[in-house]
Amino acid sequence: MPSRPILVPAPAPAPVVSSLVPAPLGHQNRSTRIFPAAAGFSFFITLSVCFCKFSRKRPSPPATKNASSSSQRTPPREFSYSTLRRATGSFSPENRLGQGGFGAVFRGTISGDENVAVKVMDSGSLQGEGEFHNELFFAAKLDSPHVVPVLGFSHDRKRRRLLLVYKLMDNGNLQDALLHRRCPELMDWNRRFLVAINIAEGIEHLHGLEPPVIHGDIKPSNILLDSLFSAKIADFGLARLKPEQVEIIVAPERDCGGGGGGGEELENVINTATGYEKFNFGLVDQSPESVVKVTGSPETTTVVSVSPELGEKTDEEVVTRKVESKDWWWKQNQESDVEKGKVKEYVMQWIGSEVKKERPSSSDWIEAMAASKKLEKKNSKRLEWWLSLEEESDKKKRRMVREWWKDEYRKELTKKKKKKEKKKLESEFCSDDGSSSVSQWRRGSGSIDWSGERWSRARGNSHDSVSSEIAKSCGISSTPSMRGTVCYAAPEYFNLDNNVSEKCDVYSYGVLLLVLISGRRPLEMTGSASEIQRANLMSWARKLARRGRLVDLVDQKLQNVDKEAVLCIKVALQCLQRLPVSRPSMKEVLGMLKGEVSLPEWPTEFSPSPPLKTIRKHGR
Ligand SMILES: Nc1ncnc2c1ncn2[C@@H]1O[C@H](COP(=O)(O)OP(=O)(O)OP(=O)(O)O)[C@@H](O)[C@H]1O
Repeated sequence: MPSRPILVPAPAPAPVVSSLVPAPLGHQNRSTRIFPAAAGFSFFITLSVCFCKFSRKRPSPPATKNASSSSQRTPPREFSYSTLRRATGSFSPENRLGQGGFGAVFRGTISGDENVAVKVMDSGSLQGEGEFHNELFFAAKLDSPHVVPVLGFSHDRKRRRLLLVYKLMDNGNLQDALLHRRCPELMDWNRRFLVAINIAEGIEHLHGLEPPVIHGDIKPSNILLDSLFSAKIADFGLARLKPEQVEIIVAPERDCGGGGGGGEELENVINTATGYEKFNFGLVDQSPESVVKVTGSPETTTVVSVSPELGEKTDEEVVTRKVESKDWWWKQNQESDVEKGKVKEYVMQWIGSEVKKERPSSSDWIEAMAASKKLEKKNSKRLEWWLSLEEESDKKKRRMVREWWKDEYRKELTKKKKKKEKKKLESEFCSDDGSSSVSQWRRGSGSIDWSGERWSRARGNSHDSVSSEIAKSCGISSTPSMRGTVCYAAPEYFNLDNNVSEKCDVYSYGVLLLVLISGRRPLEMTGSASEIQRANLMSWARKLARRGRLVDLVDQKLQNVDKEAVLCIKVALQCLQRLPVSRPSMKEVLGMLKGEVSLPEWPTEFSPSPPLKTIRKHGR
């Protein structure tokens, strides 16, 4: 029986489907039956194709502009401890790349061909743990070609050692490449200028995130150079998300309280270092209690709790909980409520400990002090006894004692002289140019670098063996227990109020820019009288600006220098303005460097000083 065509009004198909699947003529009855299925199938195929195309073509994930959302970069993965031990040849000294405040960094190779840098941190210090967690927290959030990628993390069985794995940067850190190894590549102005641009782009990226990320420790030793000398920002141990309300004001005349001599002394030291005459300081250090294992959820972070009693940590105690990242940061900021006195004490302690480190050996120092006190006591007793001897009857005895004493005294003098010579030798050994050490600096003939690299020598970091192609760091971190680095840290960074904003990074970038252009450390004294005015790079730049001789600051070893160099110094001086509000934003800085934004009005402090009126005394 011939089938009667049943004319069922076809459902209105989606235009895309009808155009893709035309119904064959003469099979209308069948086609009407199979049409919904075919349409659904085609619709599905079309959607999948579109989705694939879109997901492949999308240029940059919106997440990169959002510090609170997960990034497209592969999140840091956990490595087994044994993998990293094998990769670094059991953390052999030959593979040591450098020394940070919390441990050494080793080069290694994983999966046969992937070159990595492994930072080994001793979990003994809360501060170190905090930095470890911070690094991981930000590693999962940041995705920029100007930020050193963190590949993963690990720990040993007892969790005494925390490890961070980074992509290896073949040319080491900028401090080392520019000031120690004096890499020929960096003696070309164009390359140096590109480094300046790379760093500015990196910071601008951080500040452009929502909420903005403040690096907090921009300095040459935290800038790493890849095989092409492209610069990347490293070390997010002190980084933070910008607190919601930051007042960018500096109260220059505010009394720091306490007013003790020690405080003033310290203030003077810091003032010398920054080139400012007065500013407040304080200290807030972050010691986050917990964190790590960042998971992808936008507003929350899964953390592994880390108790201060580190020894008691076991796998079972690992508790995962969700905290709002902001809360965590807020918690850190609470520490800024530390009493002023305590803060001063802390800073004093810190400065003191740094100075002690610079001495040949702190134990020597303490022993010497104790010994001299003992000797003094002994001598005064001797003197008492000697004076008690009868003038006439004990004449012979007295003479004998005097002779013996003379002898003792002579011996002591020789001993002292030898010790002094030893100290001198040691300090010369410590410096790379034979002119370092705080004690020498105090006497006016040494050089000190508050950026911290000098401290490393005292800790024996100069024994780094040099690998043929990979740069070795001579520097050690500067400020393990302090926020920021003296000389690079903005004045308000030391304030008790939590006035930390992006402008702190802008300030540090200004110092870094001057270092980059001049090829000098921010604070450098070589002893000669002519050098004194150049000792403080920032003050010197300001002076040169007033004299209209900025070109004098440009590194004389630089080749192919053009007028961009002077422009860079001008930009640096804009960044170095004392009031954070007066400093440009990082976006503006980048615009100025690229010539897309004109320089703002020259700060009055840099305008040439009016000619002095000379009053002639006319003789009568
Ligand atoms: N990814 C890397 N590639 C190559 N070298 C590296 C890498 N990471 C670190 N280094 C080297 O190891 C040195 C020490 O690094 P680390 O981050 O521990 O210390 P720091 O930044 O100098 O100090 P701190 O962490 O206290 O600020 C660096 O200066 C650098 O020379």
